[in-house]
Amino acid sequence: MNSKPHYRQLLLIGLDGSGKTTLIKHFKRIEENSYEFYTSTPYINIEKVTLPFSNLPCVVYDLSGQGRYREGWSFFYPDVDGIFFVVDTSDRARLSVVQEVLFEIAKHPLLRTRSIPFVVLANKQDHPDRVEEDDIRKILQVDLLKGMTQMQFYVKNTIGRTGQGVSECFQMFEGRQ
Ligand SMILES: Nc1nc2c(ncn2[C@@H]2O[C@H](COP(=O)(O)OP(=O)(O)OP(=O)(O)O)[C@@H](O)[C@H]2O)c(=O)[nH]1
Ligand SMILES: [Mg+2]
Repeated sequence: MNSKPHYRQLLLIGLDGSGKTTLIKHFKRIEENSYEFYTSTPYINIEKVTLPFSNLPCVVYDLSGQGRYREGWSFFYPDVDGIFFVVDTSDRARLSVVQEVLFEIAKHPLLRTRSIPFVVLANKQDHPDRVEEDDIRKILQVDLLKGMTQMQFYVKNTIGRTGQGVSECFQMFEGRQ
């Protein structure tokens, strides 16, 4: 008997303009037309991909990061198998907003007790104004965040325009770090 494939679920979030939709282009797609079974809107972009290390199918929810849509992120929290949180490391003015948003996520009742991987993608590392990974960890208070949640926190440098670092993020997601 044919059973439906079990899809892993990955949530791709972060402030608007951080590079989520750019990064997802470097995830390995299962089919050219990922929209067969799902509806995408400008606020939710859904792609079916293959996980690079385990070859398992995965649905990625790429959610808009604009302020008025952020509350909608929590709808996905109970079922996701991991979260990629994208940070624009060249947007220095908004790193304090990122930090606040990360704290809200870490203490969110639907996530606090979930032991899933949470990968911070320190994106736009090609940008001349980028903040380096060590400073990102300090500004975002990653050590404090780690103590607030059962999620496994990681920080990984990425470049959305080239896909650099994406593979390492999937290593974290697939528990192969
Ligand atoms: N220099 C540089 N630019 C990037 C990088 N990643 C994304 N960008 C640019 O950042 C801008 C915003 O990228 P998007 O992928 O649309 O951002 P998003 O996170 O999907 O934004 P929302 O959908 O509004 O939440 C685009 O102009 C991208 O080309 C990167 O690694 N380096
Ligand atoms: Mg987008």
